[in-house]
Amino acid sequence: MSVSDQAFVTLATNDVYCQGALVLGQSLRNQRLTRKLVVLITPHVSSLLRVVLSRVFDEVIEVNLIDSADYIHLAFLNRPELGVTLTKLHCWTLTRYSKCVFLDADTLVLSNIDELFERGEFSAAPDPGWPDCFNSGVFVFQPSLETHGLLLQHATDHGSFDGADQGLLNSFFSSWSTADIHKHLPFIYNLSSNTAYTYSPAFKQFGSSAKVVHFLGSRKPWNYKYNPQTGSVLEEGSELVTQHQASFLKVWWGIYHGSILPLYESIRDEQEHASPGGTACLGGVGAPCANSAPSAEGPCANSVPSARNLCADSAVGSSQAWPAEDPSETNVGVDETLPSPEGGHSEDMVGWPEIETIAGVMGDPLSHRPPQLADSTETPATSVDLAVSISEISLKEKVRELSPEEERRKWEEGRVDYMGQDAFARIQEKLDRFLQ
Ligand SMILES: O=c1ccn([C@@H]2O[C@H](COP(=O)(O)OP(=O)(O)O[C@H]3O[C@H](CO)[C@@H](O)[C@H](O)[C@H]3O)[C@@H](O)[C@H]2O)c(=O)[nH]1
Ligand SMILES: [Mn+2]
Repeated sequence: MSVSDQAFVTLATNDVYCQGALVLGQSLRNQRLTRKLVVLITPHVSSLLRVVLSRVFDEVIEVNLIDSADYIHLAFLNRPELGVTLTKLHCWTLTRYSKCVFLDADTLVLSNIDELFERGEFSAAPDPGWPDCFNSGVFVFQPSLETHGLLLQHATDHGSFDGADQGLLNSFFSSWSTADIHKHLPFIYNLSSNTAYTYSPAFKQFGSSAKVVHFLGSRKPWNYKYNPQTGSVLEEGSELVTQHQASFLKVWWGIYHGSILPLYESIRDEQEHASPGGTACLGGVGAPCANSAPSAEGPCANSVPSARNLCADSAVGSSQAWPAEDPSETNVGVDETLPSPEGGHSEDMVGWPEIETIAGVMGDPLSHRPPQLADSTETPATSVDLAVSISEISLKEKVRELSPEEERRKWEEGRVDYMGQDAFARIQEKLDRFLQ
């Protein structure tokens, strides 16, 4: 029985987290999906990833922080690290759904979790680090513009005690730990992969009933490498990966290899088919659509306003379940005919097109909004370098450097990276160099 007014929702603000969202979405599809699948993205997500996401998710919805109301700006202007936090709060605007379950992009669903929809707002599981707080990686909520407004107001008035969404949500839903035990989700709905070992006997007793695994912390599944031949996850350095963690990482990579990589392949094939002259928007090496989007005559230009038509009827609109595949049957990366990258990979590596962002070019893929071409080239792009060989798959994050021209414009528009390159220490460094 499918319920069309309820949804699973996740968030990805860049192409790297999109990889997690894709595996999460596919893991939900693999478990008799009966609800809609929604992913919130921001303008930084590239057009290629929007296409890939639309193969797994029913809705790919762009939310734009810059378009937010002014009072949000005022409160957060000096807190760039809270950008992602704000974005998660946008899930309350999905009012076409009566109830939703939010899942972080670094979670993985191991069995059907439809029963979560029997819970009310706000239900979540305890945080392993401080069990009187909930972890905000999995929660049941009820979309409401009123609640959305109250949350933003709360953020404006009180900030967040951890500088992110979890602190904010815990202080907003502050009665969670005492008011209603039904709102305490069992830990098996948000099992942190890396803390399970701290209470091994409990993991031994209950671990096999885990329904959602959460790879919380700084090391995410996409930071590991995977050997598709042996199905093993490769550790780097001396970092200790527990046995439980390794088994969850294997499941993640099994889905990535078995179901997500073939999506890239089929999209590339469709693109090559659609434009045999070698000007394929997504299939070629380099930034997909990057050169053509700003020009009205470019091969992709007509299709930009709607991702459902992106690049010559590439069947982007299909929202059917991607069939679950047996990872062992899919042999990605041995296709020697794939285009080589413009350098960089070692010889036995088969290069994949770099996945790069063209921020602001696409509107909400479903809303047919006109493209926002104005700032299409200005925002720094996070791209993913996907290297596939016979024995190793890896994902690497890359941040495209801005040209000095772009830097200056960004600074003049007040878009300052206080934490990164515009940090005082770096400015001081530049001044010192100049004055020498
Ligand atoms: O650059 C980013 C960072 C985060 N996210 C999204 O935000 C979620 C939370 O970030 P994550 O890196 O998963 O944080 P955790 O390591 O899980 O850390 C904890 O702390 C976060 C901040 O309070 C909470 O959001 C998490 O739920 C909580 O588990 C991700 O899963 C994504 O959905 C992005 O899209 N882009
Ligand atoms: Mn998380």
